[in-house]
Amino acid sequence: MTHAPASASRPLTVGRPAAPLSGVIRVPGDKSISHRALMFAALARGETTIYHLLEGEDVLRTAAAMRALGAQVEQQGEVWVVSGPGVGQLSEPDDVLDMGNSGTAARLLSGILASHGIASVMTGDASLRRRPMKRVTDPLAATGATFIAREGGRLPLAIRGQANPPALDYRLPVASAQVKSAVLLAGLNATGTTRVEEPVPTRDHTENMLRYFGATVEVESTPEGGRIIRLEGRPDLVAPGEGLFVPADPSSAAFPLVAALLVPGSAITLTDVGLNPLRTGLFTTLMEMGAQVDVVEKASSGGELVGDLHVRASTLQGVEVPAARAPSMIDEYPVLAVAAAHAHGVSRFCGLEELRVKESDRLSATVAMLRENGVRAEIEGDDLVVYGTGGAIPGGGLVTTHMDHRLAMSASVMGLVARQPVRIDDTAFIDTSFPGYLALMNQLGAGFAQ
Ligand SMILES: O=C(O)C1=C[C@@H](OP(=O)(O)O)[C@@H](O)[C@H](O)C1
Ligand SMILES: C=C(OP(=O)(O)O)C(=O)O
Repeated sequence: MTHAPASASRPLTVGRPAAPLSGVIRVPGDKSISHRALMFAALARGETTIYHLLEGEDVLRTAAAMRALGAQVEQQGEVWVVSGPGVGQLSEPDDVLDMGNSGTAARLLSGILASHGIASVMTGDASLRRRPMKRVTDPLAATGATFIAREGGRLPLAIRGQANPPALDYRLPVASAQVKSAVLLAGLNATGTTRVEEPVPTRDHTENMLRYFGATVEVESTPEGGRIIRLEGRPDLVAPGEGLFVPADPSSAAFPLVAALLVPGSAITLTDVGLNPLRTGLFTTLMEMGAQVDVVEKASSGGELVGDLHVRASTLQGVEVPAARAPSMIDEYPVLAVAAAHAHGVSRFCGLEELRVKESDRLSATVAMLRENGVRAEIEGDDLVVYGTGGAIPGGGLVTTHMDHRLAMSASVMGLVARQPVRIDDTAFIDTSFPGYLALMNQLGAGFAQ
């Protein structure tokens, strides 16, 4: 793979829609689950059929990487079919693995590459090359794998993996599902039990899906409110006969959800949304703010709860969100900040230090997005404070998105309710997680120029 040139920027100006939002949509498949589906299917015996895989750029990078490591990954009409080569059997890639904009792809793959006796080099786009990798290379180095990274542990990163890694015992210093997953993935090729302790529970898609493929994963809650995860090494991972269904991504659903809450008179339904309780912090928070959202749970699939959300425009009040809730809504703060800017009263979101190391420094970029559009917002320590305008966001500003899809989509939601149109410097990165966003929102009546 060669390093892809940065895509041409796509600016957008968003104003109020002509009518309330209405309709029924299914947002694309969950990004976290899609990455894992491709990786785990490549490490399993047999052929896995994946339904509703997210075909966003981040996930396509994982697909390309798994192919470069010897897996067969094919798109067959609506489904994706993946087979082999199995744990311990990956082949050395003959070129650099380019993970594009995706932190999840780079971090999780590090765990796989470190636990195979192969040499590899990973890189990414300008955003990903700024993001910290030591959080995964530090624990993985204890397997005997060696890493050479740029200053500060940044990509590009060269890895000499360990063919027979020992099982790790690691306590996460940060609440990160990516770090947890990297350690667990290295544990797949280890003899013995890998143990990971997390101070605060983070999304558990890795644990759920590994079980679905046949691994033994035990989870214990700690008295301090954290979790201990134990994975038995060298499991016989088997492609699930019934295939793997990827729920609609709750982090993507967040944008039409907030848009429908804010645009007066709106009523929409979002179908098949993933309702894993470690992902639904935004829904809880919006309901505390007064959002009218009816959640209708359906059957779970692949160990993940799924349901439909019926959303009606609502008058929202400011809220305080505790730090302990942050992992369950870590990617949703920029759009929550837009909801808080529209709400009545002040909101405080606590403990957001992790937002500084996302695709952009999302804490500063979110504040800049709000201030540029006439909304008062402050960073106090690691907290974000937003002063609600009571339905009167002035707008009229230019939002700089810093290669960050979530900022672009959040700014577009703000444009739908601001008094003056909101300009967005670049919407191209939306394709990393939500391809077809503008068109799908237009099905609801957003009226975005395309
Ligand atoms: O494991 C995952 O799939 C993810 C974990 C989160 O990152 P951290 O692990 O850095 O919190 C989240 O922000 C990211 O979008 C997806
Ligand atoms: C942080 C995100 O993703 P990643 O870490 O995979 O780049 C995100 O999608 O908001």
